[in-house]
Amino acid sequence: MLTAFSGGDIRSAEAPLLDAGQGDALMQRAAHGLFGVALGLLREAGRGTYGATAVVLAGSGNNGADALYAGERLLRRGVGATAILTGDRVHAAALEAFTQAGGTSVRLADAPDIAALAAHAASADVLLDGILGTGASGGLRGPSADFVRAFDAAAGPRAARSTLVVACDLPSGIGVDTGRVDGPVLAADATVTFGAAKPGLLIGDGAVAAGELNVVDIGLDLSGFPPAARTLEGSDAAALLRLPGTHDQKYSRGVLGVAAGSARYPGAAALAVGAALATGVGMVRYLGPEAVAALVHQRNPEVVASTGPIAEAQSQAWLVGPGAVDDDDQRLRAVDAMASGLPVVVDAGALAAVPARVGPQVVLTPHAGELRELLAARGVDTERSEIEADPAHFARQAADITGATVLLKGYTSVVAAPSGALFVQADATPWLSTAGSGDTLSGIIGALAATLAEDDGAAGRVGVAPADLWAAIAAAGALIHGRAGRRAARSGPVVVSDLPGPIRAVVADLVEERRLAASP
Ligand SMILES: NC(=O)C1=CN([C@@H]2O[C@H](COP(=O)(O)OP(=O)(O)OC[C@H]3O[C@@H](n4cnc5c(N)ncnc54)[C@H](OP(=O)(O)O)[C@@H]3O)[C@@H](O)[C@H]2O)[C@@H](O)CC1
Ligand SMILES: [K+]
Repeated sequence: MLTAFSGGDIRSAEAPLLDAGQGDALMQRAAHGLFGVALGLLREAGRGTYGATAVVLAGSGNNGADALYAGERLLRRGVGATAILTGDRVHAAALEAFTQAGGTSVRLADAPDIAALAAHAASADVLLDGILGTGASGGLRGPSADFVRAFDAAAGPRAARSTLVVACDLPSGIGVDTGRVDGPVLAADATVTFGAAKPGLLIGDGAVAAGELNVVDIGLDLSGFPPAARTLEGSDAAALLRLPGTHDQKYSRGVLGVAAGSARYPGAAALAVGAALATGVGMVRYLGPEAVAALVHQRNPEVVASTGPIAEAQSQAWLVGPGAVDDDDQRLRAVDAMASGLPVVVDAGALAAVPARVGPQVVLTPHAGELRELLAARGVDTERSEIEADPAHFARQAADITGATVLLKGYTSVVAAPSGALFVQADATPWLSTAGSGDTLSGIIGALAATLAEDDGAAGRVGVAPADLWAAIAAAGALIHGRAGRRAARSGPVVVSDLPGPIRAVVADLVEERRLAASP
């Protein structure tokens, strides 16, 4: 599990070490980690060190100092380096060390032509971004902002540019705790972050700007601080799965009831059911119109179908809403499922039926537009673009107001538990942005919920508080869905109705990972 701590908590964890006079040692560890990643990237790109060039962007704080000390190390390896001092102050000792090692420096404020300086930076092999770290407030401003815009114009987009950009602690311009990007940001190929990840490196636009994330241990003790965000890794999802045992039968493995699809959108039911079966579940019961059931049966004849109400169909968990539009019976089933006290995954058409208060076992899976409507119905008016800019804030707000677990879908999916716990998954591929994708995600989460609903050991296996189990289940669903999408995309554009195959393959890999972890 990757655990992120807020910028404020990281600074608090640093405080006792700074008081003990270890500030310089911390900074040298940070600089060494940054240097190591930059060197590795240069080597990977086949550029070596002698004859290579580096530009260090050094702001007025300690972030700039880290970057200058990393630049000093590059200079000592034979890299030619220039520092651009972006603030009106600079860490004197770090600049002195950089200069002593042969580096030259220029003050951004004194540069007659920012565009020419940016073009120089864009011709370097590697750029270390030490403009801003955890001391950042708001987006980049002033000459730093102008420089980043000019650099982007000169270097081109990240995928096409030749300069490797390595962010020191975080890409300058992202919100440390939110990932929010207001204004220009220096999108990195890699980010080297110190002590622990910060939430902004995992969430939304900040995660996109961070590129490949490297966490460098600088000796901070964060054990007394609450995680600000967590990301499940494969081993966590593997540990969470409930594997069938020799005494299991279809009912004990977990039955998922699905009230999805309608005359208008019959396909959503088939997609959700197919994904649920591929994730592994004892049985799927389908409730809905006969014509939709017939479509479900075409692909999955093992599904038990009925046109009855929730009360007549026993299950361990429910999935309600995919494709369920303008259908009063499906709406009633959604209401009854949420009143049952059982775990319920609530998607699409059923989101409008969420009552004032539910429990964390109710997992809402809106996209940003649906979350906007959900919040508006509760008196919170905002724009879809605002939600996309700060997804964790709004997912948390919805979890807080409703009491539900809220998975906000996006390039990074954010899961907020009503306890305040936050999970962020960045497993998806843009190829998954296609119609029906959300139906398959809800099917996967539904299957996990049904199989884990009566598994008392599940929260312990994945290392979360029992109250946060549903959030961990939703996060694991996002992980499986994202990995399945990536696997599918290897052989061409993702066709959602073909996703059950890759889902099964991803689950098989997780089961194997679990087996290997268990073997001595
Ligand atoms: N503490 C430690 O021992 C260790 C810390 N470490 C490192 O220190 C980093 C934190 O350093 P920090 O606290 O000095 O803050 P940092 O982010 O460098 O600069 C803040 C300055 O930037 C400015 N500024 C602010 N907002 C701005 C904006 N939007 N746009 C433009 N400018 C803006 C503002 O300056 P002003 O404008 O007020 O002159 C402010 O003072 C941390 O990320 C890690 O890298 C590691 O070495 C390990 C040991
Ligand atoms: K930075």
